[in-house]
Amino acid sequence: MARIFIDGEAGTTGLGIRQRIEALPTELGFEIVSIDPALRKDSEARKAMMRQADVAILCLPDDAAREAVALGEGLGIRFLDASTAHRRAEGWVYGFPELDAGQPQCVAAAQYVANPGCYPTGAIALLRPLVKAGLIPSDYPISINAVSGYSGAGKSAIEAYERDGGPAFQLYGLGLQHKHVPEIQHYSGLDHAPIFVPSVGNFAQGMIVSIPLHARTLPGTPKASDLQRVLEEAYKGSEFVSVLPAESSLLGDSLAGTDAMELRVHGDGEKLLLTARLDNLGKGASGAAIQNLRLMCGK
Ligand SMILES: NC(=O)C1=CN([C@@H]2O[C@H](COP(=O)(O)OP(=O)(O)OC[C@H]3O[C@@H](n4cnc5c(N)ncnc54)[C@H](OP(=O)(O)O)[C@@H]3O)[C@@H](O)[C@H]2O)C=CC1
Ligand SMILES: CC(=O)N[C@@H](CCC(=O)OP(=O)(O)O)C(=O)O
Repeated sequence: MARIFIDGEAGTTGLGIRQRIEALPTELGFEIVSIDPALRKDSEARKAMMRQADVAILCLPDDAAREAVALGEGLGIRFLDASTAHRRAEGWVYGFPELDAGQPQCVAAAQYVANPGCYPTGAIALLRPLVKAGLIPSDYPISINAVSGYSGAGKSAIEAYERDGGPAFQLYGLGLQHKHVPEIQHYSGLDHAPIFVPSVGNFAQGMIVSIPLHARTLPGTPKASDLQRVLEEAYKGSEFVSVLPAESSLLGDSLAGTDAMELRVHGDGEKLLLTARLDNLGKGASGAAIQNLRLMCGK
């Protein structure tokens, strides 16, 4: 039996994790231990829950996630943090099991696992294998455009969007310092920070990350098929990530409600475009958390 405390269970990511754990076969042996909702921000009550649990999954703002880890110190509890707080922190394993062949084992053995960000999941999945294979030089000036459903902004933004309506489409983060940039740079193996331009659209769940490349600026002027082959090899046999043929258009929300991610290489010879499509709340958050939790608990 693995006892799971979801700190932030009432939030968007927390609820998605709870629903996914409840949908798992009971013989896997996961049990959720829930805090009294009236005490959900009470440090002593949260610590008491941690004493009862094997794994705490943190679905909290960054500062509250740091506080939760401090509360659990000395209790021997394992942490899976969905926030941005520990993705580059020492002693934490990055919970993208597809990162490298040995990553599932690293996640399985870790006390502290950081769930990846939604946008970084798409960007790193596309870039890392291509940088590793030398098709994209590590010092290449990468630009990333991305669109997310509004659920990416959390519970209060979802309530406001659904009550008052929201913009059809909005670029944001135009200071180009989005919190995901360091994570994308580091795990993609890039020497320099990419330009990352996020946007939000008037749909609840879904995400497309796209990265344009000029073939003539890459070593050996590769074709779309060369990049496609490297990605196919990297994700061969993957349960959640598939590498698919190019399309002439992509809808942002077609993977909503799933834990899948689709990668594609579009191109006409000189102009190339890498795309990743996923559900920001699926492979971008709660789905990835379940994948990591099952590895951590050997289930
Ligand atoms: N939404 C997304 O697409 C993704 C989100 N994440 C990350 O997951 C984390 C949670 O995000 P999300 O679920 O969207 O956010 P929400 O705002 O939907 O949920 C956060 C929850 O945390 C609770 N909370 C806030 N402060 C504390 C505290 N001090 N102690 C206990 N509980 C607290 C909130 O309580 P209250 O109900 O009072 O507001 C709320 O229920 C964030 O760090 C986010 O970056 C990761 C990947 C994708
Ligand atoms: C649409 C929207 O606002 N998206 C959020 C990203 C989601 C998130 O909170 O980031 P993590 O995936 O790291 O948790 C943002 O840009 O801040």
